[in-house]
Amino acid sequence: MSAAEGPLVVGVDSSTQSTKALVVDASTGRVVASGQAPHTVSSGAGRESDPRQWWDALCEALHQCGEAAREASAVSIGGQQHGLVTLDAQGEPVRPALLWNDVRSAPQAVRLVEELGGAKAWAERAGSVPGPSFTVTKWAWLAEHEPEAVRATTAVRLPHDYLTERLTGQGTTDRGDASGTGWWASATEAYDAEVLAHVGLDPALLPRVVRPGEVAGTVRDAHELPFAKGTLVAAGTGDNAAAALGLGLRPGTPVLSLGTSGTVYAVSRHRTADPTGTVAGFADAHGDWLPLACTLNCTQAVDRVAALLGLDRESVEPGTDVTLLPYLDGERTPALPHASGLLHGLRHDTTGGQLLQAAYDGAVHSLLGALDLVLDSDADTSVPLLLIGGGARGTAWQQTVRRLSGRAVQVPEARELVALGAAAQAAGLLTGEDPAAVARRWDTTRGPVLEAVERDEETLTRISRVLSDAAPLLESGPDSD
Ligand SMILES: Nc1ncnc2c1ncn2[C@@H]1O[C@H](COP(=O)(O)OP(=O)(O)O)[C@@H](O)[C@H]1O
Ligand SMILES: O=C(CO)[C@@H](O)[C@H](O)COP(=O)(O)O
Repeated sequence: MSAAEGPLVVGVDSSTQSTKALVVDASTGRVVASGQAPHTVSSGAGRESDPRQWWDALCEALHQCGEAAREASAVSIGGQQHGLVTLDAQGEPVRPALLWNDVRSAPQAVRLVEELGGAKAWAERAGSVPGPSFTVTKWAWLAEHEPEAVRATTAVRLPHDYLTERLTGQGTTDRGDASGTGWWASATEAYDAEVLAHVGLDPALLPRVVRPGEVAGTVRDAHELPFAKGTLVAAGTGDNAAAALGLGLRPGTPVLSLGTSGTVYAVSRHRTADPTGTVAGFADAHGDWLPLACTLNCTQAVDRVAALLGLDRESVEPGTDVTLLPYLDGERTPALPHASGLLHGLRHDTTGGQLLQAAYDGAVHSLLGALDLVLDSDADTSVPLLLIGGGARGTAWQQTVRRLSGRAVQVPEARELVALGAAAQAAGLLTGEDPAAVARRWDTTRGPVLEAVERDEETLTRISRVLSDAAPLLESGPDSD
């Protein structure tokens, strides 16, 4: 029916805005069927989603895949990182999940860093200095603001763990997603008993960390999905680690992902520990490391500016001295959780299109500032930057990254690299191959290369200067006295 050459596998990307599911031919990498269903995220002070809607969206996305999904021999779930999912004794969410872009735990993050030896000590033990995105700070926030929710919690999960557990009935996670919690020590590759004790979280509430290449479980009976009982379920991982697998990434090739979050990362053979907190020293899903910097304001912030101006997202115009720092949700890179958007340099002759271009420039500036930090020092700068995520389809995004990076930019034709990476992980279970090698065999990076142009240093310098001059405004935020 699917005319596939090999067995079929399913890869899922349960990210911030939606769930995407792909049914993939494990032999060729051909996408046989796909589906997508949206999520809702709360607005206002926090950012929360009900985990049950991720399951409903998964069912809907798989339903759209039709009969092909029924033939799958293995499945894997990639998911948005860091989110705190709290479950009760019946496995039901105690409350909505606190998401990666919820900055309410900024005070708890500052306190945790101070209380456990400072930024350098944290970077050395956990690989990262935990900011408000990290799960440990969210747990500390919950303990302080909703102690009754903490008391009702009998299991703590990440978004991809929650979905995997609903498939298998077993609480599992993987090293990639565990490394974004703050309670998994990259130094020992195990849960950190001291951090857990400090925040009052019983390790028995945490999932088992499945090793790369190990099976997480099999699909259990009695669920609404098309899979047969006994279908293999891979460990899954966080969305950025899944995309790294999906690209078959090797050290030295940087990736810039333009989605709800903006991320810049590379694979490294070495464990990283950045005491400034700019780079998170994540583990990847493969046994290596994934140094990564992340912004809270990317495609949605720029789309919001376009909507405010009444413009299409591609209606940019060049030639502006306007600076727009699009920190509508506060910001993580740079670490300004209380910041709001800031506009500087507006003139009578500034056009709407120039303002929109300034929003793109502001969003990309933050990511490129971390590009050299995520690469090993001997990385070859002539290697094209891989541009992925929903924004990578936009010409304005492509040209802004090209101009501000001064690097060649490659845009893979494959749309859903997170779901493809999950599919490659599932295929690896069937064939015994390394999932990154599976993705390379599938030629997932194939796509046009935009040649390098001279880097627009003037714009980068201007944005950095405004950022530095506006520091007091950005640090305190609009709501302070
Ligand atoms: N053709 C396009 N051009 C530019 N941006 C796009 C295009 N299509 C989608 N997007 C952007 O992609 C974003 C979604 O990206 P995606 O990577 O799917 O997000 P996430 O994984 O965080 O849910 C949307 O916010 C939208 O702004
Ligand atoms: O917090 C991070 C990375 O540390 C984010 O990258 C989340 O993993 C959300 O991803 P998207 O939904 O934007 O893909």
